[in-house]
Order: sequence, then C-alpha cells, then structure tokens
Amino acid sequence: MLAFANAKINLGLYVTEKRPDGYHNLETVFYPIKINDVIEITDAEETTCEIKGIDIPGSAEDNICLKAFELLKKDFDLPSQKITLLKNIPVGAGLGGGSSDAAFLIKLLNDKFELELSVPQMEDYARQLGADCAFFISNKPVFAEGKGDEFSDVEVDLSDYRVVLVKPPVHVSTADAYSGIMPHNSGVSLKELIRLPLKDWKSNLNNDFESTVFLKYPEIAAVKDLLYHEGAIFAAMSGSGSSVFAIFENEVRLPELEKNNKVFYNI
Ligand SMILES: C[C@@](CO)(OP(=O)(O)O)[C@H](O)COP(=O)(O)OP(=O)(O)OC[C@H]1O[C@@H](n2ccc(N)nc2=O)[C@H](O)[C@@H]1O
Ligand SMILES: Nc1ncnc2c1ncn2[C@@H]1O[C@H](COP(=O)(O)OP(=O)(O)O)[C@@H](O)[C@H]1O
Repeated sequence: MLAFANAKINLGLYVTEKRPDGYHNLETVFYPIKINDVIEITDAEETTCEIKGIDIPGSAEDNICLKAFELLKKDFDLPSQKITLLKNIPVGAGLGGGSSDAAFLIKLLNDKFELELSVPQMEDYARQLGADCAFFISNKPVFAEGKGDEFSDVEVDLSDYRVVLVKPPVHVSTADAYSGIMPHNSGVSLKELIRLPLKDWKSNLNNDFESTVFLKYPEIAAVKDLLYHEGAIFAAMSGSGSSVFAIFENEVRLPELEKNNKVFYNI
C-alpha cells in the first residue's frame, strides 16, 4: 500500500513564549504544498525501513517512520512491515518532511489494518512524534498555536497564484533555530493578519526565525531579496529554514537562483 506524504510551508510564524516543558508557543498558518515523499508498506518477516532518494542524516533505524510504527504497535497487534521511503522533500528545510512521513504512515497503518482510529486519535499519536506532525493528519490549511499542534480554521487559498520554493544548500536544525530565538508577543494575532489582502502580507507578516537564521546564513536572506527583486508579491522563509517560498501573480523562471539552489515551481 502506498501513501504520498506532502510537505508544508508556514505563512507567517511568531514564536510568542518559552514554555516550562522547554518547547515554545507559536502562531503560524500551515499550508500544504505539492512536494511529496512516497511511502510503501508491505508485509515482511521483520520490520525494516529502506530509504531511497535524498540522503537523510542519521541511520535508517532512527527514521521517524519506524518510530511511528512502534508507537502504534504498542497499542495494536500489528504484523511486521517493510517500510520503503522514497525521499524527495528536502531535509532540514523547514518543510516538515519527517513529520509528514510519520503522519502519513499512521494514516496508512490505520487504513491497511482497519484500526478505525478517528482523526483526533491519529492527531494524538502524531503529536507524540513531533510538534508539527499532527497538522499532516488533516493536511489542510490551518491556523496553529500552542506547540504547533492546536488548530483552528483559516481561509487561505493560493491556488490562483504561482508559488515557488527555493532550497539553498544549507541544512538548518530546528532545535538550534529555536535555541537562538527571543520569544515575544506583538499584540496582533496572525489569525487577524492572515486575513489581510495578499499585497499587504509583505509589510505585515513575519517569520520570527528569519532574523537569527539570516544572520548566520546570509545566503538565505539573499535568496529572499532576489525573489522580491523578481516580482514576488510575498516571500518568506518556511519554518526554521532553510527554504524560502515566494508567491507570484504569474508564471516565472528563475535561472539565476537555479545555479546554486534547488528550485521547485508551482508547488
Ligand atoms: C519550526 C517548525 C514550524 O512549523 O517547523 P520546521 O522548521 O521544523 O519544519 C516547527 O515548530 C517544528 O516542529 P517539529 O519539527 O515537529 O519539532 P519537534 O521535532 O517536536 O522538536 C524539535 C525541537 O524544536 C524545538 N521546538 C519545537 C516546536 C516548538 N513549538 N517549540 C520548540 O522549542 C524543541 O527544542 C524540540 O526539541
Ligand atoms: N523520514 C524522515 N525524513 C526527514 N528527516 C527525518 C526523517 N526521519 C528522521 N529524520 C530526522 O529529522 C531531521 C529533520 O527533518 P525534517 O522534518 O525534514 O526537517 P525540518 O525540521 O526542516 O522540517 C533530519 O535532519 C533527520 O535527522
């Protein structure tokens, strides 16, 4: 059985508070995009994870797919599975690829073994694997707060625009990005700001990780500048970086950026 685990971008990201558990409260809008990993599960003698495509740092035994399988196996009598992961989503890019793999594996196991888990039950399993993992269960645009796993509805639709994603050759660790940040509360919620017309996002929406990540990696800031120079209506880093997305009115080609970065068109 197969699943196509897609990536996400963050439309605005405010880190508002450090929590007693070491995590941070945030406000963001998660938006699914069309860059996919492919996950296949087949019955096998023992449970293994084979990875093809892009390299993932660390060994296959540490892969979040195996963690998701073991988590469900604690509660259900699951037979051993061979998990094959074709990795296309850039890693350490702020695209939530690992979290998506885990969430889609939970959904795949739920379907294959008729576990009859509800969406909230699957979200409960997912949030044990990563803060942004639960979003990928429903996988629709949402406003998220708390650790990034409390959701409410939001109306955002970019389907009439061309969205481009640029992945510089830099890997940013999420934990490092959070450790460099100074939480603050601006007073206006992103839930309000996201309702502004798209042309006003540039001067009103922010990703709080940009200031510290751009200081360390000026090449990521340069990508954002170039995207605005090319006519983007809005451009921002996704999550804790390193990828940068841009929203354009019309189709674009960006050969200058293709020289040093991976560029995905019409995501
Ligand atoms: C920054 C965001 C924004 O969407 O995305 P990415 O850039 O990773 O895609 C997320 O908050 C990333 O969530 P996720 O990648 O699931 O985080 P986890 O694996 O749970 O945690 C990794 C580390 O990040 C920090 N962390 C994560 C989430 C959060 N709300 N507060 C935190 O302080 C913690 O130090 C934690 O040890
Ligand atoms: N299936 C997986 N896909 C990607 N990364 C994984 C996976 N399993 C474990 N990891 C680990 O999680 C880290 C963060 O991965 P990822 O979710 O792609 O990044 P980001 O936090 O930028 O969204 C990787 O550096 C890797 O060590």
